[in-house]
Amino acid sequence: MVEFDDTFRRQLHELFVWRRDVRRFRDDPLPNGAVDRLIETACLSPSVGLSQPWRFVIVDDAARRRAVIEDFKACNADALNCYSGDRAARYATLKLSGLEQAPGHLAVFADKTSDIGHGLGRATMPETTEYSVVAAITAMWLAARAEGIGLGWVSILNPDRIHAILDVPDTWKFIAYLCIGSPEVECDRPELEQAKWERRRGAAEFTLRR
Ligand SMILES: Cc1cc2c(cc1C)N(C[C@H](O)[C@H](O)[C@H](O)COP(=O)(O)O)c1[nH]c(=O)[nH]c(=O)c1N2
Repeated sequence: MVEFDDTFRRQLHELFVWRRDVRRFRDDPLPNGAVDRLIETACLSPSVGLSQPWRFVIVDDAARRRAVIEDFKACNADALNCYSGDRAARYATLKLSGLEQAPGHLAVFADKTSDIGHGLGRATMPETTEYSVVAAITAMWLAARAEGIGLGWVSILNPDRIHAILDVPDTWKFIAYLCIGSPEVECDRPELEQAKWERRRGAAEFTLRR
C-alpha cells in the first residue's frame, strides 16, 4: 500500500503546471536509458481491455530521421498555405518541431488488430485503441518532465509517409512522432501562448453541468 501526502500532491500539481511541449533542445545527449524508461512508464498506462495497443519505434537511423524532417517541412509548408494575412505571418514565425535538434526520436503507433485484451471495451468504440495510446503518451510526457527531459509532439506529418519511412506493419495506425531531449528553457506557460497564437483557458469554459 502506498500513500501520497500533501507534499507529493503539491509537487504533482507543479509537474502538471511545468510540463511543456518542447521544441527547443540543447545538444546534450539523453541520460542513459531515458527513452527505455519512458517506454516502460508508458506501458503502465490504462488501456481498453488491458490491450496495451501502443507500439513504439525508436528512430536512430540518420536517413529515416532526415526523411521525417523532410516530410515535416513539406507538411508545414502546406499548413502555412491554409492561413492568410496576419495569421499566416504569425504561423510562419512559430517553431513547431524540434526534429533537427532532438537527440531522441520516437514514433508511436496503435496496433488496431492485436488480440491482447480479447476485444473487451472496443466493440462499440473501436477508437478506444487510439485513446489508450494517447493516454500512454501523456504518461510519458509527464514522466519525462519529472526527469528534466523535454518531449515535443509533432503531428505536422503525413501518416502514410511516416508509415513508409519507418516500414512498420500495415495494421499499425500512426499516432505521434515525439522529439525527446534536454529542453533549452523551462516555462510554466505554453509556447503557443507566449507567441500569442492562442491563450490557455480555464476549466469553466469547457465544463457543463446537467
Ligand atoms: C495531439 C497533439 C498534437 C500536437 C501537439 C499536442 C498534441 C496533444 N503539439 C503541442 C501543442 O501545441 C501543445 O501541447 C499546446 O500548445 C499546449 O502547450 P503545452 O503542451 O502545455 O506546453 C504540437 N506542437 C507542435 O509544435 N507541433 C505539432 O505538430 C504538435 N502537435
